[in-house]
Amino acid sequence: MGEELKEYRGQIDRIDDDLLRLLNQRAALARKIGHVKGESTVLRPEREAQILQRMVRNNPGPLPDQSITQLFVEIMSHCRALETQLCVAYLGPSGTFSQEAVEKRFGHAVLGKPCNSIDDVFHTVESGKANYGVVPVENSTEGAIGRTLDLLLQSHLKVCGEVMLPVHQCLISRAAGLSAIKRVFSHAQSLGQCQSWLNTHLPAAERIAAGSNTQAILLSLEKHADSAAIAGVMAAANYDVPVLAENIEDDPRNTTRFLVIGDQEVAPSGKDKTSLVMSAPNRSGAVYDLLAPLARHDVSMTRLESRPARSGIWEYVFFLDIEGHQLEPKVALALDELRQAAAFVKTLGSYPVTT
Ligand SMILES: C=C(O[C@@H]1C=C(C(=O)O)C=C[C@H]1O)C(=O)O
Repeated sequence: MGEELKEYRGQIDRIDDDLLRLLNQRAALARKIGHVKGESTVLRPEREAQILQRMVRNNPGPLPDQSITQLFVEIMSHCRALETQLCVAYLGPSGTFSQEAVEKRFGHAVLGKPCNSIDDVFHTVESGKANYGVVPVENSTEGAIGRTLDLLLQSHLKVCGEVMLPVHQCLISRAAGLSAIKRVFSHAQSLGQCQSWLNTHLPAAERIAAGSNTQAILLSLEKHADSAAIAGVMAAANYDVPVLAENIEDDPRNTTRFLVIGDQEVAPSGKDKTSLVMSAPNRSGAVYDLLAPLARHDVSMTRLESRPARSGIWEYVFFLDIEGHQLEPKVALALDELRQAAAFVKTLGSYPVTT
């Protein structure tokens, strides 16, 4: 037993020496690429997506694909940081799911900049105080985040990527137990994701919406004997508040999709999506006319969301996600025809698909 352990540990040490050498070789190359790229943009989402796809495709195991992805996200994060440290704005404070989304996409070698609101994330990136921003755009239980859609319509920023984050909620409190809890604080989205659980386990508790789940924790701690908050485990750990119930979201597949926004048009990766927003003229069959070019050119639509246009009552704009990059011929043709049929079309960006 002792000898066998020693032998395996010796093998691991030799592999770690190789990994150390290879990681530094990789980092040195990334730095050289940084010099070749010069002033141009450091982050190349299409290249990073291709690397991740290739590593997952070639992964022989036993490490699961998800672990390989996480490891390579971190490796690229640290290599990129040798070129330049990126600043990424997100809906704060720290401990929110938005921060988790930043880490999932950019790794840990970036500077996270917590902002007070989704508006603030857009302003921070628009004014150049951060290179990118990460904003929630839809949740699988609660639907679209309207404010993000409205701001995408107004902003000159482009969508440069998406992040899918499984969201698990916890009830956290310093109260003695569930029966002591009279009020539950959380962000309206999180309260919405846990409605059935709350109806069953805390039917009499008042539900109070807070600016963020982290703010909800702080509010709940002011009256800790009879208050609770709904938040993620990361936030609970940050504030050292006991978790009374885990995975209280009504749908265990509960996932929030975030968008990466920035002042950059992303090149094709081979597996991309394009987001756009458009409005239809106010006549019968207009929406059908908008969708026909997509069908004609065999472009699949993965999402269609309507939003009040704010230009007149009962007028709408439509947010679409379609498969493919806007530079791919069939997508470009469909978009050209769409521009002729629609009263207004704005391409929000093409970016690599993630799962
Ligand atoms: C090294 C580069 O810069 C960045 C770092 C990458 C990496 O570590 O592999 C990949 C793409 C870029 O985001 C590059 O452009 O190839």
